[in-house]
Amino acid sequence: MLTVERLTKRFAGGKGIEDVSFQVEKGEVFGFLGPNGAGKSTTIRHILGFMKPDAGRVTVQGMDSWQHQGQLQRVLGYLPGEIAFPEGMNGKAFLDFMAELQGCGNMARRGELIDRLQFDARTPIRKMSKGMKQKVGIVAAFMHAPPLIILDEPTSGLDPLMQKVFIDLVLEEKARGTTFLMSSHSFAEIERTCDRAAIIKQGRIVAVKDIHELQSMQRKIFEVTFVNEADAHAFAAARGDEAEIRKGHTVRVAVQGDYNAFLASILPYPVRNIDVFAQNLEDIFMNYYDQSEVLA
Ligand SMILES: Nc1ncnc2c1ncn2[C@@H]1O[C@H](COP(=O)(O)OP(=O)(O)OP(=O)(O)O)[C@@H](O)[C@H]1O
Repeated sequence: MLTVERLTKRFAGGKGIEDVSFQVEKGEVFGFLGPNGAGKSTTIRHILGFMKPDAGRVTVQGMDSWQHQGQLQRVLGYLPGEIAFPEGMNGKAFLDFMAELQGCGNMARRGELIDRLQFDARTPIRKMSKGMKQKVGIVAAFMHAPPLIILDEPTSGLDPLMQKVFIDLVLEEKARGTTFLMSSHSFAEIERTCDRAAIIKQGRIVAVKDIHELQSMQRKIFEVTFVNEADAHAFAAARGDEAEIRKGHTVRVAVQGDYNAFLASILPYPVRNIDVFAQNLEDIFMNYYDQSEVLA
């Protein structure tokens, strides 16, 4: 659906993006993560056909983004981080303007989205809060039911309730086969919606990871409280270095992946309680942020 191939853009002072490559398959929600200034927006501008690459190319449904910029607007939905609205419009006028660009007049779909996001489209944009403007942007990106939607920091400005409405909307569209590229700083948002994510740093992709694989890399900390203190000691000794006795009866064990072996190792002893703590997925991502070498 979307192919970014060795995309390079060099700005003055050594800034820009270098050799950025990734592919997003149809129906996939692909996360795009990276610290400020890493090159997310520059990559997105190339995908939208707003910028001419120095080298490499982007294709959307086989169409070169730079060469077919006009046609792209019909197959793409785009929600920018900060929307620059034309002067003096209300929400409805802006959506009419966008519908014309998109070559689509699906009013039913538009109305449905407005109802769902709960805002009054007749409000002048200059009077709208950041969150309300964000909602207008979401309707504009989704209303023509494009096969590919690019979201730049989509939930910034939305309250937690609306963030949930938005995430549900993304998941529903994904179920219908819509493809998404979503830049975000919210790991929770990425974890809930994405299949894979690329991490970009200083203009280069440092990792492309399957979210489910990352979840399986997550270490779980089990705190097992045994009925008998002697059993706690025997269990800890059998688990070796990964186990630590917390209090007399309680043992803390870090487990990654092999839950069956872990469960089998507790089975011989009477257990009073088990607590589980998951390592934050964000911590796993942060390891990649901190690495300077290119991994993939
Ligand atoms: N038109 C331009 N001219 C010169 N330098 C630019 C231009 N656009 C971006 N840059 C520089 O290229 C680098 C990448 O910027 P970009 O906006 O793509 O980062 P980003 O990952 O989107 O950051 P943020 O999360 O802050 O939005 C930055 O150092 C930025 O200053």
